[in-house]
Formats: sequence, structure tokens, C-alpha cells
Amino acid sequence: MAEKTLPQIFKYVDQNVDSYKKLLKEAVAIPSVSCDAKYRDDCVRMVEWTQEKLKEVGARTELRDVGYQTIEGKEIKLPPVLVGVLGNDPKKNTICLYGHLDVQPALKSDGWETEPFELVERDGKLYGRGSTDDKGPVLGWLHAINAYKGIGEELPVNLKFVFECMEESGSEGLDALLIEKLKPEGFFNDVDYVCISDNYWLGTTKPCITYGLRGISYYFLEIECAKMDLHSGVYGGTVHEAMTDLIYLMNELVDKNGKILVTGMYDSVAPLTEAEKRLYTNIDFDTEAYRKSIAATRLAHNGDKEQILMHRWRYPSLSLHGIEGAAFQPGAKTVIPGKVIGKFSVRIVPNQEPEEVEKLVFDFINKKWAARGSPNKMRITAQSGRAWTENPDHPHYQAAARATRLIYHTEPDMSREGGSIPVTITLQEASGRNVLLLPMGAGDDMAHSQNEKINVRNYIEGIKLFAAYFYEVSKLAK
Ligand SMILES: C[C@H](N)C(=O)N[C@@H](Cc1c[nH]cn1)C(=O)O
Ligand SMILES: [Zn+2]
Ligand SMILES: [Zn+2]
Repeated sequence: MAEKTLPQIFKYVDQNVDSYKKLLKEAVAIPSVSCDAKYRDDCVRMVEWTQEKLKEVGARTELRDVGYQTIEGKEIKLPPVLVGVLGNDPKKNTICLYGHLDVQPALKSDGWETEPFELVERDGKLYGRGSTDDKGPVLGWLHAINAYKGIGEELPVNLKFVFECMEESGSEGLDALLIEKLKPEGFFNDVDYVCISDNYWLGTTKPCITYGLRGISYYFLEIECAKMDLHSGVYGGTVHEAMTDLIYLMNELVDKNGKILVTGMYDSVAPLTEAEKRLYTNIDFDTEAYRKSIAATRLAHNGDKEQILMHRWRYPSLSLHGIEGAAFQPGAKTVIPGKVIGKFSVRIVPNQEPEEVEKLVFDFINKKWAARGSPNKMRITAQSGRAWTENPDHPHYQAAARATRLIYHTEPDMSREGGSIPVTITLQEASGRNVLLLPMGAGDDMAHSQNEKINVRNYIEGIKLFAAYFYEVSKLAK
């Protein structure tokens, strides 16, 4: 590949900014919310839409059926997984790219300034659900491939694609597809590297390359006191209320400083070594900017940088998310809910296995429930994904660092991520190859939150970064 290929590609990318925004607008307009079955057709539409785009860049694609999920006793078909192959030149390195096409729920009434499923550009930012998590990055890969085509240059690597639409809901069906079908079929035989762009920089100016993720163990804690909601003036004082029991149980899980109270939760957490401790000192992370960006009054751990990073990356945390069946709408609704489902999750860390964490939580809740002596019905279920770490002293990471320096003219931070991408460790195990996370978006993108956005700069420079990453990986020894 000629010396001037990358500068030509960068120029091509700069000339096509409008078309990249237009495509992201189309993608954001499909409300592919995976956790709510009423959007399941939109999830399927999103997968099919992406399949068309993948075909347009020349990939061979197929939609793989991954079966059904059970929601409230009903069997619901899972969206298919989009699998693709582009190029099979044995002289080239092969990268397997993973991304997700589903999004978290969003309503304008949640506090969005504009419609969440309508991409809006304001002050150099593209607002819309999925703009940074993960539709922008997925499209980034396609634009990077297209840019090679656009300047008439052959792609320097072979690519394989796994794009799913259930990541935000535990990636149901995906592990089985990878391990029981794709691996035996030989999909991973020629894969040399795995790359995922589905996380964010630590701050807003400095790029990162990421070598670790926390896992997640998500719980549904259901309490039922009556077969319907009840008038609190008629039944209040006469029944054992489900919500009272639920609030009691949820309040037992974590203290005001965020310490998890579930017995044994910290027992298997990997001990902190002196060498690991030193890693945190050099990370560029402004805790005050982080605090201000979310308008929090005070951060935990006295805002100490090292402690904040450790509690995001290497210690478990427990968050309470919500209560189904509770009166959440404005107005003084006076019912006693007949059934409530409390939702909480534990971000789990290396050395903690999901099964072990689930058992600790179940045992703890069962013990507290027995002590409570409530006559109500209690049920707890969980869905979990594992944590992941990788060796960042690998030529793959060095290649990504070279690509990053070329685009951003600075040394990227080697970061870990507090969020979870359940399939990462499965891809690592199924391929037996080095896995790398190459984030596109900035630390203030507010994924999952109101007014999620991606900066135009991150989107466009991210496309160039991906093109440069292909080039750098192509130079690695076969
Ligand atoms: C980091 C990634 N972009 C992400 O947002 N992952 C989700 C995955 C998840 C698992 N259950 C529900 N969502 C996350 O970390 O919450
Ligand atoms: Zn997400
Ligand atoms: Zn994501």
C-alpha cells in the first residue's frame, strides 16, 4: 500500500461528512430497543438495514437465527445475528469486528431536549439514542471500509463481522451461536485479531485503548401482595404491602458510600498489586471535570482519582435501577401496587464468576426475606455476563496506538471500562486471539442517559482512526 494512501483516505473522509451524518440519522431513526418486546420488529429491521449496508461494501452476509427468549412466560423470537465476511486473502491479516445495533430505551419525556430517535446536530454534537452506543461506531467501520473503496485502494485486511441486536439485554443467544455453531463451522479459524468499538474515552480530549471490562449480573426481585392494585384508603393498614417489602430488601443491598452489603461479595475480587496500583497514577483523568459534567455535588471516595478509577474498573459496584409496577408518572396516584419488580445489578470484576455472584445475592436475599417474615410471595431471577481483561502489551495494542497517534497526535491512555460487553470474553475464548477495544466516543457522550450524543469530531476522526487501524494491523506479522 502506497505511503500516501492514508492521507488520501483522510481527505476522502473529510469530503463525505454529510453522507456519514445522513446514514447515522437513518440508523438512529430505527428504535431498536432490545429490552422491550414491543420494539422487536424494529430490532429485526435494524439488523436487516445494516445487512444491506454491509452488502453494499462488498461483504458476504447471512442472518443467523438464535432462537427465542422467554418474557413473562411468553416465547419471543430473538432478533437474528448479522454475520459477514469481507475478503479471504491468506496473505492478509483477518480482523473480527463485533458491534451492537440495539439501544437502551428513550422517551422525550425522560428529559431529552429533542426527540431521541431523531438525530439532531447542535454545536458540533450529534444527539440521538444510539449515536455513540453503538450505531455511530458500527457505521464507522463501514465508512472506513468504504473510504478504501472510494479512493480505489484494496482493503489491506480481511474482515469478519458479528453484529447483534441484543447486547443491551444480555446478548441472549449469541454465546451459543459463537460456540456451538460459528466456531465448529470454522468461522474463527483464520481470525488473527478481534476488535470492538463500543465504549468511550475516559475524558473528552484524550483517546484511549481499552483492555478490560466489568461483567454484569442483573437481578429482577419480584414481590406480590395481591392479585391487583389496591385503593390505599380501603386496603391501607390491612395488608402487608409488596412495595414496603421490596424497599426494605433493596435498602439492605448497599450502604450510602456504595459498599456492597451482600455477604462475601468482595471475597474473590483480584487483590490489588503494587504494580497495578502504579498504573492508575499515570492515567490522565480529571475527576473534577467528571463531577461537573454530571452536576454531582460530591463524588464518592472524596473524589480521589485513583480510588474513583479503581471503583469504576476493578471493584464491583451495585446499582438500584428501578421498580416495575410502581407509580412513576406525575400525579398523586394512591394505589398500593399488587406486584412490584425491583431491578438492580452488580458490576462484576475479574476473578468473580457470575454463578458465584448470583448465589451470593440469592442466599443474601433469601436470608433477609426469611428474617422479614412477610406473608407475601417473593421471587428473584438473574441474567449475567462475565468480566474481561486482555494483555495490552501485545503488538495488536501497539498497532492501535500507532493508528491513534496518527489521528490524534497524542499517546492514548490504556484504560479499562466500568461497563460490560458480555460477548467480549466469549470472542476471546472462541478465537483464542488478542481482543482490543477501540473507543470512538468521548467520556461525556452520556450513553444510556438523556441527550446521548457523539461529537462530530469523534465520529469523523473515528472513521479515520478505524481506517488507520486496518492499515496498522495489515503490517503486523502474519
Ligand atoms: C459498554 C457498552 N456500550 C454497554 O453499554 N454495555 C451495557 C451492556 C448491558 C448488559 N446488560 C444490560 N446492558 C452495559 O454496560 O450496561
Ligand atoms: Zn449500552
Ligand atoms: Zn454498547
